[in-house]
Amino acid sequence: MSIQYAVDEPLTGSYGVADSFPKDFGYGADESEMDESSTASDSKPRILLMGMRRSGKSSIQKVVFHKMSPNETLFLESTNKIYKDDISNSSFVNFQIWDFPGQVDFFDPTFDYEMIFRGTGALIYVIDAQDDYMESLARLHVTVTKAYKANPDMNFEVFIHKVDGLSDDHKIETQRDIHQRANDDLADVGLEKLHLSFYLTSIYDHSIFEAFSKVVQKLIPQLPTLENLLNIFISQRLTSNTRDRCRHRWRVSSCRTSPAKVLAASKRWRRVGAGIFLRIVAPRDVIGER
Ligand SMILES: Nc1nc2c(ncn2[C@@H]2O[C@H](COP(=O)(O)OP(=O)(O)OP(=O)(O)O)[C@@H](O)[C@H]2O)c(=O)[nH]1
Repeated sequence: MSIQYAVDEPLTGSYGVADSFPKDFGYGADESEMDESSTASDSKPRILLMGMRRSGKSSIQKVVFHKMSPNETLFLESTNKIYKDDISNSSFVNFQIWDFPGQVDFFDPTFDYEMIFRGTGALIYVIDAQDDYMESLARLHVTVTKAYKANPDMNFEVFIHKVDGLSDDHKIETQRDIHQRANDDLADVGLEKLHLSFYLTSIYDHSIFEAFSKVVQKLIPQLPTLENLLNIFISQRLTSNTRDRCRHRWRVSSCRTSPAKVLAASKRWRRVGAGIFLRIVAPRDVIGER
């Protein structure tokens, strides 16, 4: 069965899909059928959300990017088509999330997974940690091996999800077990160099935001330059602020006290100022370990 553009979808670029995806799935095969915005959207870094049914994929997307409250996700219906969502927070943070329906059939000849994986920056595979995860691990293995063959440059991210229901010990044990099994499966087929990153996540706390932020950061090529500029900016502002405060303090002190006290005060201010700078602002890689 082939798919159609879902013309009545509220979000741009959402595709209606029943069981499968055609080979020319939205990738400019026929430019006359695509408008400019969809071409621009397709050139953005793409993040795929995959995993078993009810693992929590749509909830993650809705809570992180659409301000849905975690409790509202209880009423989400199962996704039966690819849901394509444009995220544009700034000129640096632009990407697309493709939320997949639970089980994708890689053996369906009409599903052109190679084409999809080739244009993908990161694949997030969601595992429900509150459920028996053996089948999900088997699906993870099939998914990442196929994706890696199509595009070895993509990042593979595994969200061990719904950990809000687990004790701290159980969380650590679950992560260790999943990590071990997933990597053993890859080693068995000679794919040791396929790197999986693991995150413990829940929509009920900040963990899902932190994990997603790390995934997105890896896709921003300008990030190191931006960080560098911010560090320079912060350090320059702080040193000039500190200098102004010191000058002010020295002036006030000198009105009232002896030169020796002025000298002591200035040293103290310099110490305090430098302390603030070293403790709070300067990152370790700029100032080195102390
Ligand atoms: N306890 C808990 N429940 C969650 C969490 N994330 C999602 N859920 C619940 O999991 C159920 C399934 O969530 P969905 O987001 O619909 O799952 P899905 O993977 O998109 O499901 P399909 O569309 O069928 O593939 C919902 O009842 C959510 O409330 C979580 O972090 N913790």
